[in-house]
Amino acid sequence: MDTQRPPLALTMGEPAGIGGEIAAKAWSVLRQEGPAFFFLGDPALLPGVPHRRIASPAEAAAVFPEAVPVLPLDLPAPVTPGRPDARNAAPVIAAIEQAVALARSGAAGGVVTNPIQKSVLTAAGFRHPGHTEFLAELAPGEGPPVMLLAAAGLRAVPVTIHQSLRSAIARLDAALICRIARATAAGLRRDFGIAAPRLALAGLNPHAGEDGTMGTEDRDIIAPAIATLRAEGIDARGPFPADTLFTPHARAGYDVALGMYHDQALIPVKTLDMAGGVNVTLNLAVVRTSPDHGTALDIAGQNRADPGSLIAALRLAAQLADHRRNQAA
Ligand SMILES: NC(=O)c1ccc[n+]([C@@H]2O[C@H](COP(=O)([O-])OP(=O)(O)OC[C@H]3O[C@@H](n4cnc5c(N)ncnc54)[C@H](O)[C@@H]3O)[C@@H](O)[C@H]2O)c1
Ligand SMILES: N[C@H](C(=O)O)[C@H](O)COP(=O)(O)O
Repeated sequence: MDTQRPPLALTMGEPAGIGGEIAAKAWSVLRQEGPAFFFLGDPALLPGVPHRRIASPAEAAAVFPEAVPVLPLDLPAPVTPGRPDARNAAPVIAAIEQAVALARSGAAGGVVTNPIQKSVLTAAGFRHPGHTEFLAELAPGEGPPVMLLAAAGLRAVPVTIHQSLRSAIARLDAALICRIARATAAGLRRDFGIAAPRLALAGLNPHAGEDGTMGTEDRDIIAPAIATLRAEGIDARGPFPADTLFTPHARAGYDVALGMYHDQALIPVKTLDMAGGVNVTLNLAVVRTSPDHGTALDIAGQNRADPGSLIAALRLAAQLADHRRNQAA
């Protein structure tokens, strides 16, 4: 294991979800080879594995082969698997804030977040729809944050993210599409080393509007955005009918697909590779990844959770952090 590399900060996520279980399982797989991480949360959430409290991330690499290093954050309310308690919202949020602060200082190599139960945090006063928007406030980059889902054979970005479908459609305009597409291209160049990323933009309507007979957004909003992007030298194409944009043949022709709303981009990723897909936020001041799934309250506490996506998220965060360090050197 590379003990020179700063360890990754892994947040606890929703305590009543599967975050602790998949963190423990991920540690069992990664303890010899790494990447090393430390857990920001309540150590009682880690079932069946040894843990050791640490005072700083600098202690994590030495501890990691023997036990999960934990920077402890105590929970005020008892945890019942599958039943989130809004009284625990504050330390859940604090874990994210501390992880970002440690990554910004260089003490942590990057931030890997376990899933949060968004509705519970919202009920407790959290005013961000998800990590993506919160992280953009804590560690802003030069442009908007971009939610990129990366799976085997497919990268996908939703142009609009955590909002109702009705409001997403109302929000869609050429300026927004261009902003997200530019930030996506810049993020793929910077973090994934793709010199000239090929972007494929989905249409919004069936058959990409069928020449305006099934909706006009494709013709009047998405096509002009693509023309603008192409004039700037970005290899953007489309709008393509979304129903055939994710076939193996179509996927071979682009580096990233841009969907116009959340599910258009995320359904293909989770269907193809739920256990290996990773959610990456591009264009932050820190590296951030997370599993592609949520809190899975229905199986919490049952030892049924698959740690594959979290392991992929930890590995990808380490790769991206290495890439950023090499670029800076
Ligand atoms: N990064 C994040 O914080 C994040 C990501 C997605 C969803 N969420 C939140 O999670 C909550 C629940 O969302 P949801 O129900 O739509 O999706 P979900 O991913 O939690 O669950 C969907 C289904 O997949 C199963 N599943 C999920 N992960 C699994 C794993 N690792 N192993 C085995 N089975 C697994 C669940 O048991 C469930 O049947 C919501 O509050 C949502 O906002 C958070
Ligand atoms: N939209 C994501 C998904 O469904 O996987 C998820 O909600 C994560 O969002 P944040 O990383 O912003 O929490």
